[in-house]
Amino acid sequence: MKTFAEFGLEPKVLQAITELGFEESTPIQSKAIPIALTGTDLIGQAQTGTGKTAAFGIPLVNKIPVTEDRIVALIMTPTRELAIQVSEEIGKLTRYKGLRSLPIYGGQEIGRQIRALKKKPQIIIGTPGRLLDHINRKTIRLDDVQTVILDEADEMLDMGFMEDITSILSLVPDNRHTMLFSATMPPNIRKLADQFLKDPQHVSVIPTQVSAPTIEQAYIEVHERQKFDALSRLLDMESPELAIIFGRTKRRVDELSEALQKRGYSADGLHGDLSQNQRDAVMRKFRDGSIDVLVATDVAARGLDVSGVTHVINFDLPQDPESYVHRIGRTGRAGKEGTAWSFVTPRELDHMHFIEKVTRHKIAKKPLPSIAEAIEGKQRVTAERILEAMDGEAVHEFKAIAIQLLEQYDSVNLLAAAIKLITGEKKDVNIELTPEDPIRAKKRRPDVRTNGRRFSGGPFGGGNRTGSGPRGRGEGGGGYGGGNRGGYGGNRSSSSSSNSGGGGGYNRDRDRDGGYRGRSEGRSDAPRRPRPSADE
Ligand SMILES: Nc1ncnc2c1ncn2[C@@H]1O[C@H](COP(=O)(O)OP(=O)(O)OP(=O)(O)O)[C@@H](O)[C@H]1O
Ligand SMILES: [Mg+2]
Repeated sequence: MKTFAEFGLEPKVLQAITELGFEESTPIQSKAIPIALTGTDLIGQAQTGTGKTAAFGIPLVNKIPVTEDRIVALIMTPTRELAIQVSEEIGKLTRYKGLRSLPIYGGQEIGRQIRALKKKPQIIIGTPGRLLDHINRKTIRLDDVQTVILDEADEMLDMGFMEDITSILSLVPDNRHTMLFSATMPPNIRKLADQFLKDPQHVSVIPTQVSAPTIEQAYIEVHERQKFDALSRLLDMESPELAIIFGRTKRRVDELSEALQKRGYSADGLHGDLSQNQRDAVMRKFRDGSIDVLVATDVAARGLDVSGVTHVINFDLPQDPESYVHRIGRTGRAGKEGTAWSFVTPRELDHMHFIEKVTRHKIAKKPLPSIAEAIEGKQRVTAERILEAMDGEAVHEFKAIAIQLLEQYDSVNLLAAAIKLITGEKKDVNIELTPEDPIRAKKRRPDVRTNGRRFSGGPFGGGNRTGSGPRGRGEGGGGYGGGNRGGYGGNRSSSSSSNSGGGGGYNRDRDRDGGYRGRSEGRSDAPRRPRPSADE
């Protein structure tokens, strides 16, 4: 992989990259950055957690002059949390250069955003609904925008944002530089690309398996009513550092996070019906580790990058293979290891196999953790905590009493009693969750079947389907180097011009304030993949 110095970046940008601890570029970065620096339109696809944000962020901050005092770059994201996160990463990249970036998203007081806009940010990162609000109020003008980036573009389409994106982009000058990024590229993305990109280069770094190789995947067959106990046992057995649990609906997320709290876990929920303040507070707590279990709808499936997430648990299976890939991609990021578990009810087994087929990854079936395994897991955590505490400074204050106790009692009994106390009793609260219907195997349009057409260029229709450029194999090995399970080895890489016909129409429903109000209202069932009548 290339070092960042090889891209000919400004010293101040390089300095920021070094400070972020990036030693070498990831495969998508080494392919996309040189192309982006030339101003060519780009479709970038690479596995979750492989640095797509910096792949567009670095060339962007490199090219904008500090003296610029107009909005010259626009980044659109499907969710508020992602807008905030991308804005923070751009902020880090431009730390020494001193560009100004601003997230614009629904749910935050608009007056505050208007005040921030007066500071003349050069880069705006926003969700489509709120962006349009500002455009209509004339608090944001796009006349001077030279670069547009669509992060998770397929998700924005799925949420019914096509019309908003079209209106927004119609206000951006035609000679702009446009880039589009996602881990998955379903066929409908081509419509968007055809409409908004000019002779784009398709840069993809996707191996035969679309999910990151650093994620260990397993599923457990459980009945709906067993799910909660299975979850408690799994959490006890695995003792995640940080875990994200995905539930199908907002109600499910509320019930589940409450139930987990009752059982003594440090958990909280995230979904589109919470106020923005609540959403921000939950994300803050999760990022700083004051809660260690985040229960969420798919609002957290895309793009979120929280370091230390060791586990993703699909309490309910997602409807689509794409969602599955994005959800589990919240762990195993930047070359770190992660584990993804899914609960599958007997009637959903076919759906699980469909996900396996589409993602081209065999997912191991594991037994329900036993009570003994759960207990053992909890005790192991206590033992680890004790060993860690031994290194702490304050231990000597307890030594006198320890010596005294050891003189009178058996050491094994003493320690066992201490472990028991620290481990704590399981709070045996009765939990009843409202059952969810199983995911229905649904009829798929011919082009989304695994008939080889859709996936011919790699999973999810990426790769080199329509391109005429060179096709390379075996590039991209190594990844971040060191310690990963497989790195990026065996990647299929392609770089080609992409142009193909578009698909059907898109539902106009959308969330006016740019949030993720839920599929029942804001996230309409896109024609490509009808969703169940879930909340979100
Ligand atoms: N060159 C690099 N070296 C080390 N770490 C990196 C590098 N580039 C990015 N990272 C880190 O990797 C993590 C994942 O990056 P990012 O969020 O951009 O992934 P992504 O490809 O956009 O994933 P997703 O598909 O889930 O959105 C971030 O914490 C980022 O700081
Ligand atoms: Mg991303």
